[in-house]
Amino acid sequence: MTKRKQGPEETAATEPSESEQLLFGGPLRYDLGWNKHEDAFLQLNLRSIFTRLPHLIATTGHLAWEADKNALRLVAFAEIGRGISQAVGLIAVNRALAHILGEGTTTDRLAQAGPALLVAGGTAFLGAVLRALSTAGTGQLEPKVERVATERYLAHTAKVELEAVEDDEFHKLLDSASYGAGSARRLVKYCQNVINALMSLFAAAGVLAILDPLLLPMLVAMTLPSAWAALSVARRRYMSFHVWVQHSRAGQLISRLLISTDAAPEIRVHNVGPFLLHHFRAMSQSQEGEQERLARLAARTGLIAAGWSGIAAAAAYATLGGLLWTGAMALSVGGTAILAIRTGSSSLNNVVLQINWMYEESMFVGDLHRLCEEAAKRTIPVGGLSLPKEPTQITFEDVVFTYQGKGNKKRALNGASLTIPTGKIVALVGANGSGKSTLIKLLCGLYQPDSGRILWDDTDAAAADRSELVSRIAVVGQDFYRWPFTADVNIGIGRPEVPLDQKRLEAAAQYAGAESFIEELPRGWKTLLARGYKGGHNLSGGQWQLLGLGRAHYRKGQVLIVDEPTSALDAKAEQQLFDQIRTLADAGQTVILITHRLGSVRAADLIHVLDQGEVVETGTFEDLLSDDGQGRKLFRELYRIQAAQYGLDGATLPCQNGQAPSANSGKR
Ligand SMILES: Nc1ncnc2c1ncn2[C@@H]1O[C@H](COP(=O)(O)OP(=O)(O)OP(=O)(O)O)[C@@H](O)[C@H]1O
Repeated sequence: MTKRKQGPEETAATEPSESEQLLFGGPLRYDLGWNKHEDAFLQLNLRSIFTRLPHLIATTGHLAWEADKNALRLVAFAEIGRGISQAVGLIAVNRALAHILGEGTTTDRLAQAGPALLVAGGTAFLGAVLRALSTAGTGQLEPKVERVATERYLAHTAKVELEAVEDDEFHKLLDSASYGAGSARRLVKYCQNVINALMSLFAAAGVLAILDPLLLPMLVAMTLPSAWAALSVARRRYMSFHVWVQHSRAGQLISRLLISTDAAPEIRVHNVGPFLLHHFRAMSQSQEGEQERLARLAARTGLIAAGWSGIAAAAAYATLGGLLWTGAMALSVGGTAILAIRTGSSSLNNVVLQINWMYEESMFVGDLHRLCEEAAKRTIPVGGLSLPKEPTQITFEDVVFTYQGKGNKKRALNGASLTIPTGKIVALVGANGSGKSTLIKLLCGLYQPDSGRILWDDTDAAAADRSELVSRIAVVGQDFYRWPFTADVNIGIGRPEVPLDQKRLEAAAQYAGAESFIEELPRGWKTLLARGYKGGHNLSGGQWQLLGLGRAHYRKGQVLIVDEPTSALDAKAEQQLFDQIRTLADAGQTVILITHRLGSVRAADLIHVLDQGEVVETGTFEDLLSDDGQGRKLFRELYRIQAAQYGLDGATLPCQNGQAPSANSGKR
């Protein structure tokens, strides 16, 4: 396919605004080029939109059929009926005109025109009834079609790998696809209008063809300029949308921050409001500039089209005048022809306009389909090997992993090898950024190793059934989610596939030490934990953490992963938690504990120390603290730094209550 050149008026200004530069580190506008969306753009010409029309109608019909078959039947019946009644009405008016302009007395001519006038009146009435039916049917269909389309892309998106969700290109597709769901809804309306306008066009064109076939090309010539104008405007709008889609999301992000309950305290204390408002205005003004540019171009295109349409209309009426002047056409036929030309050209204009809108919307629905295709390619694979029922160990063999991202070359895991014996407490420690959380994400199957293997006994997790793998694991991550739902759902969502079980909820809350504060909430278990909603309530950071723990317990995975479980807990809650973890491990549960509080890993059966994505030390608490004089002792170094902050001799004095200050302070 040949590449089309972009005219200067086709592209937006690409200089990033000061706000884009400052807040987002560079331009948020996409340089589309012509390669990526070339097909969609190049097809935006008259011939292609007419040739693709049946396909468009079929696609819309398919969506509508899926959404509500009966409503679709009603709309189709009403629209086809309306078209037929319009055609019959136009023919009846023509008949009546022919009688009225014909020979004989006025009374005779009126009497002869009477039946035709009655038919015209009847069809007008029928048309009104059918229009009402069609409006009712479309009203039912539109929201359902939007729901079906939205569900389709949401369902696809929910199943993709985490890596896809973090990819900005995929996100851009998501943005336009979410617009596509609204487009699908509008498509129903335009499709209905197109069918209707086509019906009246055929009626008018039929009458003109009977009167004089010469009149048909004139009709087309009068309409072509406005068709061209509508298409040009639509193409620019579509391109502009794609260039600016991330920019508008960023603008919305700033406006949402201004009203967000999470950001509200800092906005007030640090007086961030005017700063955000300034950048919101600057971002909006950049977009207003784009809208002005589009409006200017649309006005210019409209003016040129109106000029050509005027010339074509003058030529058509001059030809008609010539035919009447030379007597080649009777006066009554001329009157009917003028009526039919007016009806026909307005129908044709309408058809072109509606098809154009329909086509424009269909490009966004196309984006929705593209998203579904892309999501299908990036879906979490289904099926695979079964994991051993009671594995004895999980082994990382020389695992290398680098996060995807432009220019990111740093390995988060750089040949990590370690063993996690099941039924034990295994601790992962190391400085910030040493790779602990990444290792856990790979264990959960959220990412796949670039090289190396993760084995459950002898089964490679990469080939295992992913749904089985995640069913074995329960996680309280550092960034566990605070679901904006009720307290019981916040725990029960650990097992979303089964209905809430109050007994089990209470056991999970008791395990996490959360039962007392849940019972004290204004509506107990049914308290909504979302500020800014009616009856919404908020929890402290530590209480949220306990809920997160309860959720992981409710899930009852074979492997329980707790990443920084005590960061927001007071000393008593922390001690309780470690007692609980010990009890679980004694009952055969595997616990993987990530913490910076080195004193609290005393209870672990095995400790792995990570540094720069590698496991550099492994052993028990005592092993790692002992000084056998061999090599560097990272754990011992970190522990001494923490203990020194307490004024203790770290190597000899054990930490009371398993509590020691955070290793963050001892970051190397
Ligand atoms: N989503 C991500 N995209 C790109 N890089 C990431 C991402 N998450 C982590 N990293 C990088 O990977 C490396 C390891 O990070 P990781 O979160 O695993 O460390 P950690 O040991 O858990 O740190 P902390 O103790 O601070 O939680 C770091 O260099 C970090 O910047």
